[in-house]
Amino acid sequence: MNKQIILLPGDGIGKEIIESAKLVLNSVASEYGHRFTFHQHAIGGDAIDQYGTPLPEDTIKACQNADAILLGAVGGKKWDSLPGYMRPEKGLLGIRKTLGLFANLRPVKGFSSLLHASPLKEDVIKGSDILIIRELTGGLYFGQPSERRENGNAVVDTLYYHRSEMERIIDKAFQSARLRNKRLTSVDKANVLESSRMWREIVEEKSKDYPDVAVEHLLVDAAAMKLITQPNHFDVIVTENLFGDILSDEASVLTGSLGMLPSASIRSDGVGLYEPVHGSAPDIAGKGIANPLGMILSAALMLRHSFQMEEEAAEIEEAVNETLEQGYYTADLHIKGGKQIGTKEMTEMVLENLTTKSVSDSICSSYA
Ligand SMILES: NC(=O)c1ccc[n+]([C@@H]2O[C@H](COP(=O)([O-])OP(=O)(O)OC[C@H]3O[C@@H](n4cnc5c(N)ncnc54)[C@H](O)[C@@H]3O)[C@@H](O)[C@H]2O)c1
Ligand SMILES: CC(C)[C@H](C(=O)O)[C@@H](O)C(=O)O
Ligand SMILES: [Mg+2]
Repeated sequence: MNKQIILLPGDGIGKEIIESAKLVLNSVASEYGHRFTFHQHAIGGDAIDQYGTPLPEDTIKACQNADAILLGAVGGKKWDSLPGYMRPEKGLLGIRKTLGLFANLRPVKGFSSLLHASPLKEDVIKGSDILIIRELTGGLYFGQPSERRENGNAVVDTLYYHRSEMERIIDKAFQSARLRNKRLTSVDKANVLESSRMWREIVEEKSKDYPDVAVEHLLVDAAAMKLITQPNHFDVIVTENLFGDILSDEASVLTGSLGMLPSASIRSDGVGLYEPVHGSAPDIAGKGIANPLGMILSAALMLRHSFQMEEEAAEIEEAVNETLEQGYYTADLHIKGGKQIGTKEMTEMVLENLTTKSVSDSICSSYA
């Protein structure tokens, strides 16, 4: 299969880990006879520096014409004092909104060799396998007005959702639950927010269309607690944009590190943007120690969700598993009796564990 893939490295460690995904995809392509063509474009702080805007027209056009998009991360201190509309994060929010990528899938499934890498007790997290489905193009992130008032002494952010925006993400969650263990937890703040009460009503309405799926409602504060005290309670979690952002970083603790979590941001026709859940990690950027596995696992999600290449996706996931089983880990993790390695070496080990070794030889030049 021929596929056009846009690479948006962005900022900080985004630039370091995107190369890992590209190498892994090239390896899979040569094994299965696919042709992946990569086109790199600017986003975030990188785009501000080059073009004076976090989301250049050229980047939008390229993404609109692509089969799928891989993104590293955006943001960093250098751009933190810019006005809101000019921040690197606006580039990411803009591409999600422009492409209509309303469904953000954040699978949280720990690898068994990392059970003791989590600060949580092994017997609490063992067996946990959660899919967080986060609404991605609405809510507080996009509502207008969002501005300072009264000479800067007051502020307003707007939480707006249209019923149709809630319906489509809730439908997606029921459909996903059907393909898994048929349990759906809807997370909201219905004891306080009108938007949550409408969300809850829609979940109740939709549940009639999916009688085989068991539904429960949890308030977000209790959900945050239960996620780390009883993670095995959950199968699929569906929630609005901001709650989903917060809960997914929290859930990453189950896997040992935020650096492990991949994500898929998709719309109904399968077009998608794939990125790790973490950010640009300015504290470790440029040191060559970033964990590339969340990025590599995001590439696997791309194969699965946008290209229907399940076997290839599973092979990448297995190569990651084997690498961890062999005891290799990056600085954000720890495996007893294992060996700490950097981004480049971790990528090399994953490549070696993929059945084909065809691109391993070229890794040094690719990183040069
Ligand atoms: N999708 C994105 O592009 C995205 C997501 C989150 C944050 N951000 C941006 O990133 C910048 C930094 O934000 P932050 O520090 O709050 O969050 P962060 O996710 O960048 O980092 C949080 C902590 O996790 C560590 N970490 C994250 N990813 C890692 C990896 N792959 N390997 C090893 N350690 C890793 C970091 O070193 C840091 O200690 C901000 O500008 C923020 O807006 C971007
Ligand atoms: C960088 C930021 C805008 C983004 C978000 O809040 O959606 C990030 O935290 C994420 O989780 O993808
Ligand atoms: Mg986040």
